[in-house]
Amino acid sequence: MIRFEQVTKRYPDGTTAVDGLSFEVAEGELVTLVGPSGCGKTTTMMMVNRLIEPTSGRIFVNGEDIAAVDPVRLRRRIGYVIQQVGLFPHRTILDNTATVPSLIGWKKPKARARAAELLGLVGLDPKTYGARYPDQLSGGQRQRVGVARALAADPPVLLMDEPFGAVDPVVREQLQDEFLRMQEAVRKTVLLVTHDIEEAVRLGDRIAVYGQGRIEQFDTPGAVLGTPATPYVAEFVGADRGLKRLSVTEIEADDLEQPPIARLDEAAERTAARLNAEGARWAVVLDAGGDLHGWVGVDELGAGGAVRDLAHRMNSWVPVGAPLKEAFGVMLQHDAGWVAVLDGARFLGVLTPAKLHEALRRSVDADALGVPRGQVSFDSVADA
Ligand SMILES: Nc1ncnc2c1ncn2[C@@H]1O[C@H](COP(=O)(O)OP(=O)(O)OP(=O)(O)O)[C@@H](O)[C@H]1O
Repeated sequence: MIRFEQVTKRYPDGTTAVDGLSFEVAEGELVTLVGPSGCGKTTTMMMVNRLIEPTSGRIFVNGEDIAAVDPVRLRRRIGYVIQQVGLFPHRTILDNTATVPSLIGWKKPKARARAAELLGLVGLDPKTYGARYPDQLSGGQRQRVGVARALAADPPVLLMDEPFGAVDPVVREQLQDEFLRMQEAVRKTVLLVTHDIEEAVRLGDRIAVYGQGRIEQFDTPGAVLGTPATPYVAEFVGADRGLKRLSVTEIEADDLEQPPIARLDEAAERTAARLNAEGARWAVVLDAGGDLHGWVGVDELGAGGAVRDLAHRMNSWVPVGAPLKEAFGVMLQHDAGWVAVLDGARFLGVLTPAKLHEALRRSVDADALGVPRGQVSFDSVADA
């Protein structure tokens, strides 16, 4: 969808901002450009909508060499979100959002209806916020309007330059989550500039890690964190890249441990005998429908009666496919050595710290080998 071929930009003063850049962004893909200040990220992005012209090389959008496309026509197909949102102060939020549809000749009611729909999509009720002016919104809300406005004419391509940069970390994380949810629905081809590796990892399907005017590594978040291509990338992603990787590695069914299962209506004595025979200290307790109820310790089962009377409720669980970090968070929050993993309502197994470590190691190895994680054999954590 977006293709750079040997693109170089030299400014008149001799600064080479980008040097022989080649990469491709697939349709519906979100690529983050990350790197330190001055490495050429913004220059890269602004060449896509021809706010900056390359010195040499070619850029294609949807197969078309953009050098031959009228810039105004080009920009109608490309949404643009910048940090200093740039809303018109004397126009309402609804009219700000409707700017581009109005510019391209939509009738006012249609443009406004579209703007209202977009405001809803970014989490701003148009009834509450549509009639307000930009200075009556919080910074985070203004950022949302910026995103809604960029999407209003439904452009296939979205350029975002530090779109969540101007807000505090908590709001920033919310905006990132909302944006990801929205992107799931609208699937734009997105180039997003950030200097924050956490943001790049969180949002990107792939990440371009910039050195000075060049891409040092262009790969999935997992691969960048797991197998940095150069010492520069390793340094840039940080010594805690293993921890960051927890947030991009999904829990898979194969990662799980299968502890003994007890049913609520089972006699405690029977469960105890079973656990003792297996040498297990505890069992996961499921109800008659197979849904998670909680757990019970073997020592407690001596009291007799039914498992139902002795089991502890465990309401916390994580869905399969959630990041390992979420599972780790739940374990810490409950001071537990395991967390149940569900597929919908169905109990799949439990994740333990040892299994979590194993999953992380397997995903690092899988990225290094370029194979799916399931194909990496990994005997035990002790062998690692
Ligand atoms: N108009 C210009 N004239 C000369 N040099 C420029 C111009 N614009 C940018 N540069 C230089 O080009 C290099 C790349 O700048 P660019 O803005 O693309 O970097 P960046 O990675 O986006 O940085 P930041 O994260 O600080 O925004 C920098 O060295 C910058 O000083």
